Amino acid sequence: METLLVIEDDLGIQKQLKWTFTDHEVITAGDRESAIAALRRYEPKVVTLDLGLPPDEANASEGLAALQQILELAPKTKVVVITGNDDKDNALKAIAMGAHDFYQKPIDADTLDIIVSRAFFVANIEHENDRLKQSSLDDNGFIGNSPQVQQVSRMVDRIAPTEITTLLLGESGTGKEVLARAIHERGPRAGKPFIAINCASIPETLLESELFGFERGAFTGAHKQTKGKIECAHGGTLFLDEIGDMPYPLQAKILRFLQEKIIERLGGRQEIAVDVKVVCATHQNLQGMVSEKSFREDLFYRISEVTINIPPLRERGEDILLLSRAFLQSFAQQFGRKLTGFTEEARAALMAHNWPGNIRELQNKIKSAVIMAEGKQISDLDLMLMPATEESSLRQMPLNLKQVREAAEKHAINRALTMADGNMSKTAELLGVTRPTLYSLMDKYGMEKPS
Ligand SMILES: Nc1ncnc2c1ncn2[C@@H]1O[C@H](COP(=O)(O)OP(=O)(O)OP(=O)(O)O)[C@@H](O)[C@H]1O
Repeated sequence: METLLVIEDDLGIQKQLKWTFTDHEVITAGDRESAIAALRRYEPKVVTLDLGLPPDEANASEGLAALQQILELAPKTKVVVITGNDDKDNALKAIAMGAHDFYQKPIDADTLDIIVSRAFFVANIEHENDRLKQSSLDDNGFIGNSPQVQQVSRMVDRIAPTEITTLLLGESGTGKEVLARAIHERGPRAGKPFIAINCASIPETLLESELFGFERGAFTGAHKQTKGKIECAHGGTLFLDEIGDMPYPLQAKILRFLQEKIIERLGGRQEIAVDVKVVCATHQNLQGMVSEKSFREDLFYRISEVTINIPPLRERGEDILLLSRAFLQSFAQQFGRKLTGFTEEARAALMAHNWPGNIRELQNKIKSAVIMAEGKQISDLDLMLMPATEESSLRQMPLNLKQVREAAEKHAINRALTMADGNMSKTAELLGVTRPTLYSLMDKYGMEKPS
């Protein structure tokens, strides 16, 4: 039973109201002081407040003061103000101060019951909304309510305060970097540097100097002493993304850094002590690579003190719509579009899609849909997802997987180019690939590049 606080100095009306609200636990208070004490003690979601309280029963000053105090102490409380039958001015004043509703005497039990029930309804919806917001979106912009992701989030909470080295495993675009950042932000190193480096995107020859830095003259072009990413992360966290792409010879050096917390810059002789927490990630099967001897076993054990498996988006059920709504909101704001949500067909299409590119793919799809949508809601057509059930389009498609992939890639590149007005950086961003990857894909398919 929910608690209703009735603030009323007339004992007869107090009794009447107790009889009226039989569905609630009614607490009564006859003046401001006892009302505030009851508010603190019972934290009611809804309060009825007679504005004519002692010592100023004939006026509303004491009642309005009580209202102000209630809203200061518990701003979410729904206060239904009860006034004399010709006291509309004070009723409106109370609404302007933040009261939820007002009711003019004489009291009609049924009407007041409806008003109070409605106030509880609104209070409960707001409460639920706050709860969802809190559980689905934390300070790091990490969205997810599905049990799988909540479990991952709990693991992050446990890892964050420790110095343990974590390995994040998950398909591309599942949010490995977002989680690495959460491990950093939720721990004592928050506020210190978070440095991410993608071992796959840096040529083998440059990776070592990127990570360890170099002394002046260490190699041709080394004009001045330069700190590497590891040193830059001192005091904070280093995120080694795609650790599976770390060249074998460099793996020994990384192992030494992890074990001894000491590095040497290229061309340098001085040992530099570094205090860095390390998070690694990969979409590759590291254990398989260890068996094939392309990844050092000792390094594998060193980086996987704790392993977190991040589920692919297609297994995250309700999160697909949760993330879609969040991306819709942020892109609509970014592009100044007034969109209210998704049509039912669009929601069904989002749920039915397989999301091979995971959250990054979802983000890109929603972004282009926000730009393209003509109606107030995003439709399934705006999303341009291939409907799984549409046989006709399936029949027209080649069956050879390589051809299917190439046709889909070409189609996506063309669409992104159009959306980005031929700007290659923007096109690459829309497609979720790097510029060099975009160039090489376009070369592969003999596509003309915009001048
Ligand atoms: N839980 C989440 N809530 C909100 N946005 C997310 C979440 N997870 C990922 N994203 C967004 O999805 C995109 C991809 O995430 P991220 O770069 O972390 O994935 P990744 O697994 O590291 O990808 P890759 O392996 O390709 O580097 C980013 O734009 C990120 O902001």
